[in-house]
Amino acid sequence: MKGVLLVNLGSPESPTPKDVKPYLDEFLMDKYVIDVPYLLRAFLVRGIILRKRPEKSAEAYAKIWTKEGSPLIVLSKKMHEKVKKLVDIPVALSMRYGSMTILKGLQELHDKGVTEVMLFPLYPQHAMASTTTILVLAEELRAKHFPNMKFTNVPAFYNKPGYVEALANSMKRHLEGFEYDHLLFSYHGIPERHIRKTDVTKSHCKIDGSCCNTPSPAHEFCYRHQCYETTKQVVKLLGIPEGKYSQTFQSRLAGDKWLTPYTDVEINKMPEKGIKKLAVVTPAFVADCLETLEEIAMEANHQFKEHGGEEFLAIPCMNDEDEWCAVVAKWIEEFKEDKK
Ligand SMILES: C=CC1=C(C)c2cc3[nH]c(cc4nc(cc5[nH]c(cc1n2)c(C)c5CCC(=O)O)C(CCC(=O)O)=C4C)c(C)c3C=C
Ligand SMILES: [Fe+2]
Ligand SMILES: [Fe+2]
Repeated sequence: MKGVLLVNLGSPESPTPKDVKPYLDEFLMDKYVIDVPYLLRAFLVRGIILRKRPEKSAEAYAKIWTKEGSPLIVLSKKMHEKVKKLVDIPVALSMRYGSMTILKGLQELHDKGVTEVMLFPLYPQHAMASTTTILVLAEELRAKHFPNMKFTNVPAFYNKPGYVEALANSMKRHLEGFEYDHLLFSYHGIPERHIRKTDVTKSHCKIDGSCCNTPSPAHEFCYRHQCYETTKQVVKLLGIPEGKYSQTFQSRLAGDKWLTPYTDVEINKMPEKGIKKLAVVTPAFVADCLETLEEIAMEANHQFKEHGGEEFLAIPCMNDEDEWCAVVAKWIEEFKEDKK
């Protein structure tokens, strides 16, 4: 029998330093997230980052936490519930980090008699820190615990018409009545080194102005190319003219050079360029989370106004919107019907 495992990132158990610390430890000790040799990673994470960050992150999580829990988990569960009702094969939900483990998700499917799993990382654009780490761990667990299971991995869907149309329609609804001066596409950042590492040609990605617009097999795994492509297709569908939108990368950690331009730096410069009404969309996330609700809707909003901006609209992620759930259900149906 066929089944589906949806996988997102995960959240701490509570917005307290006691629970944020082990969550960050699991997350940042992942070799696909901080991709340096183990001893250096342990020194950076346990010797430096985890000394102060759990307190700071817990404060940020506390600002967005709901009665039901972390928004990322609550919203992913809502989406999962809706999708389950639209299809007639088992669908489980896991998180890469934290208590809703991939092992539990696979076990749930196994117990229902599933032998062929559609492994579905809930990230529109491919990155080793988000997608690869899920695929690698799931494969390790499969080999160890479920050797007879077969996986079909869902590739990045950054340019799939269903995703792009659902995103554009969702944005249109949220932008109704908001006469913005500028629309910013803010994607989660990654270190530039990750782009070079995932370049299958080993020579294409120069991270300059042009490589992401020059066709190449490298783009199958190039996060930067895929972000530009999502933006390009959405603005085309919405008919947004050149100059009225731009693209940036958010959420960087200190140390490495991350993809530029940086969201916070660009937003703070906008009011002096005459942008007083700003809308921000975050298409690297399908569910609202710390990075959209605190970093953008609260912090960037505040900074924009401190620098002279007047109105700020953080466009919500698609979460459990009907159109998005229907798209996911359609892809599941296609997998179910696929006789290969
Ligand atoms: C080296 C560090 C990080 C990389 C690389 C990275 C890539 C990456 N992350 C997401 C999605 C999410 N990240 C979230 C939170 C978050 N991300 C990092 C670090 C890296 N992410 C940290 C330390 C945190 C925790 C919060 C903090 O302390 O600032 C979240 C939100 C989780 C939540 O509970 O709400 C998401 C989602 C992607 C898609 C990605 C690569 C493209
Ligand atoms: Fe992240
Ligand atoms: Fe590129």
